[in-house]
Amino acid sequence: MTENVKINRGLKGIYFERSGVSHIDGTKGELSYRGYSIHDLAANATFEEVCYLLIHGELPNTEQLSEFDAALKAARTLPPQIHDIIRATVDGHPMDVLRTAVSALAALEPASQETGEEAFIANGIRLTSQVPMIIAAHENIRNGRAPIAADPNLSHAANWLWMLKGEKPSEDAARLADVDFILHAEHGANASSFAARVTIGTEANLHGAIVTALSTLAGPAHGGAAEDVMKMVHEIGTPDKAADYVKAKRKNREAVTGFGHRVYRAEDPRARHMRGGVKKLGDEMGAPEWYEILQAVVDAMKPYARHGLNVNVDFYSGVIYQLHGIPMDLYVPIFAIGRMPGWIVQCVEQQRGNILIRPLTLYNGPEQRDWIDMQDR
Ligand SMILES: CC(=O)SCCNC(=O)CCNC(=O)[C@H](O)C(C)(C)COP(=O)(O)OP(=O)(O)OC[C@H]1O[C@@H](n2cnc3c(N)ncnc32)[C@H](O)[C@@H]1OP(=O)(O)O
Ligand SMILES: O=C([O-])CC(=O)C(=O)O
Repeated sequence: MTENVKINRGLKGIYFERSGVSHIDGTKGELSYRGYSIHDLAANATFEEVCYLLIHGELPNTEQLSEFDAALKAARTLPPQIHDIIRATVDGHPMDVLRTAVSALAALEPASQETGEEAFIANGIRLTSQVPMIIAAHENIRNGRAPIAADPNLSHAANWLWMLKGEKPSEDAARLADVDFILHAEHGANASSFAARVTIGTEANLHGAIVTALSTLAGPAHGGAAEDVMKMVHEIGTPDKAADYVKAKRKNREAVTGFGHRVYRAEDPRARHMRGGVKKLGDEMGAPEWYEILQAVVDAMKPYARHGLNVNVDFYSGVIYQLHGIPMDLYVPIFAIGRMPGWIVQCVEQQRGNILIRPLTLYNGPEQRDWIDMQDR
């Protein structure tokens, strides 16, 4: 009966829903949010505009943007217990600390229990502002410093760098962070957004879904790759060692991190902007070697790369953070800052005409058998 059932392991190539948020053409290597090319958004938009576009479906006019911006800024507060929770978990990976703090916010802020579109957007805006605050507070606390209060005069990206380092960022540094967030903001049914939708499918609240999404993003096959790429770059050390590193990995049939994607068969269109950032920043800072090592890995992968195996968004991003003096274990949390609007809008979409997401597994265990008493086993 079941021999002919087709199993789609990893749900490869399966459409589970319609979505009006982002479009990926994996063959051409194109990505757009609500119909706007990622390249136009990276060149012209701010992260705040992109958040508005993703959540509300249209680019904001001046008044809408300033209202949205004011809501984000007003949400730059954390209940004092969150700092206690960060202190109690201070030695953990920042992603674990972030996930724990977001989970605690669900328990501390009664509004987080509300569901429905309006509540998801209001709670989502609050979380979008709180997530970078948690990450920055943890970084300060674990280095023996007091958390730094948000600056209402700064944009989302500039304020994040200010809270992280306690110095006003240069315009270039703030813009680089802004573009990084824009490029990471949304990506269809990626694993963390899908996981968030599964949570919302049970009619759970947004905070629960964001905790699910954070757990899923952390894995090295997803958002964790940027941290692993940087570890790889350090392990390789110099460009001339890249070929041997890649050869050894491929000999063991291991994945080379920062390469490959479930959907893209052409280069991930986000990688281009990151590559440009690494090259420019490296040259400006007198540290071109990181770019050279990455490009040596790209060259070394060519003989092994069958059609369609290219770098993904995470290949270059880590070096940009490293050149900004940001510790490696913050790379995934930074991805989470950018992905907040994507997760929120996927949850908003899911709860419209909600349906429980519950596929099937085809049983291949033992036949029905008789119970065996303990003394007979
Ligand atoms: C933001 C993001 O989440 S982007 C992804 C970040 N993750 C990484 O960079 C980790 C490294 N990459 C990978 O592990 C994978 O490419 C994934 C998990 C991202 C995608 O996996 P899948 O869609 O299942 O790719 P799939 O396994 O079908 O790959 C097809 C072939 O390419 C190979 N391949 C895929 N990725 C890589 C890689 N990074 N290095 C070497 N070979 C690879 C596979 O071994 C497979 O070959 P096979 O058919 O001979 O077994
Ligand atoms: O779409 C995916 O599978 C992973 C990805 O690139 C993302 O989430 O940005």
